Amino acid sequence: MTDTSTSTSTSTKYTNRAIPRISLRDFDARIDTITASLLSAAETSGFFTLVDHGIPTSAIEAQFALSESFFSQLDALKSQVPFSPATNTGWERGAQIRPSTGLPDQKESFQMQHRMPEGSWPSESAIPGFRERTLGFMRMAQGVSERLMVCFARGLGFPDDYFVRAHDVRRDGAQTVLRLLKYFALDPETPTPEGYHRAGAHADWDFVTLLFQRPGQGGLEICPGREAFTEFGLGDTWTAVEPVEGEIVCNIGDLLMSWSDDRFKSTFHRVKTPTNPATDYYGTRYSMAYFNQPNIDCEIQGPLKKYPMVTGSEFTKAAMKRNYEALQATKAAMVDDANKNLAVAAAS
Ligand SMILES: O=C(O)CCC(=O)C(=O)O
Ligand SMILES: [Fe+2]
Repeated sequence: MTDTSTSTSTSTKYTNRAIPRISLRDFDARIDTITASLLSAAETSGFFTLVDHGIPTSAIEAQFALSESFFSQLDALKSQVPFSPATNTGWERGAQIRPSTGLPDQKESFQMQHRMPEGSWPSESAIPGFRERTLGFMRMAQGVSERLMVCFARGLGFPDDYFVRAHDVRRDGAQTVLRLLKYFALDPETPTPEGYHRAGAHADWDFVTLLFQRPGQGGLEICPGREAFTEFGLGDTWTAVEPVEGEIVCNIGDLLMSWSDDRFKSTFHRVKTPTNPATDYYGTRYSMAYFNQPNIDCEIQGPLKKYPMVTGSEFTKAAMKRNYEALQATKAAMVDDANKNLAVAAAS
């Protein structure tokens, strides 16, 4: 499938890659087999999907229904729980700008930690049960994440509970979040405006991300190979990851890449901007991402000590700084381009 649309300046190349599908059935009895499959996926594409993970499909759909209730509230209510960079929680719309595009993702999101002050949650009267049910869902996602952490610890020669202790969501200084996402519907009859992005290409900063998609609401695409880093994945070869009911799509983040001395790959991915009515999904798209972030005081260093030891809070700060600097560079290049175009226009 090649996107020949004219409404985006880069034409996208696609290739079919098999995304490993890993079953967590009989986890304790099959842990060696599961570990081998996870390590192989982590060392190659950095992406895999999980089945038999123990989170019922009905629980995933119930959480999507809560997400829809949240986003359908009036802005006046959502803005009572605004995004706070200090805690990395809350509601925002059209605010996240990826260094790959220099322009905001066209979406809204609501991000939550396991432990947040009362006022950070939508009120009980606005969405009854939201807080308790969402926390229940987050505990299930944490349970799945911890099983992956045990396998990755074994693969790297650390004690089984090594990564689990570094991502303890019951402690002060936990940074793990669940992000509910809503991408806006577009009109297939109207060409998608230049510069419109659902989610620009990026790699995640976290340890491992668990992504829940809704069947029929596709758009996630991956671009394995860290060589894509120089261009933030632009112009490279992409593979669509179709949503399948009940499956969890997982990707390695920059933290686990660094903690494994670059053995495990943090892969570029994006949510495709619909440009081709014959192939792309134009409707409202909901997804949910569970980002496993390190406790602020944990110490991060791979077994080969390729990188200096940093704490969880230092790692997050450095990731934010790198992102900010890359974004400034993109914006400066965009201004440069605009000025060059103006000069060309003036001279002609
Ligand atoms: O919505 C999606 O499918 C992907 C979201 C994502 O990659 C992110 O928020 O980091
Ligand atoms: Fe992501």
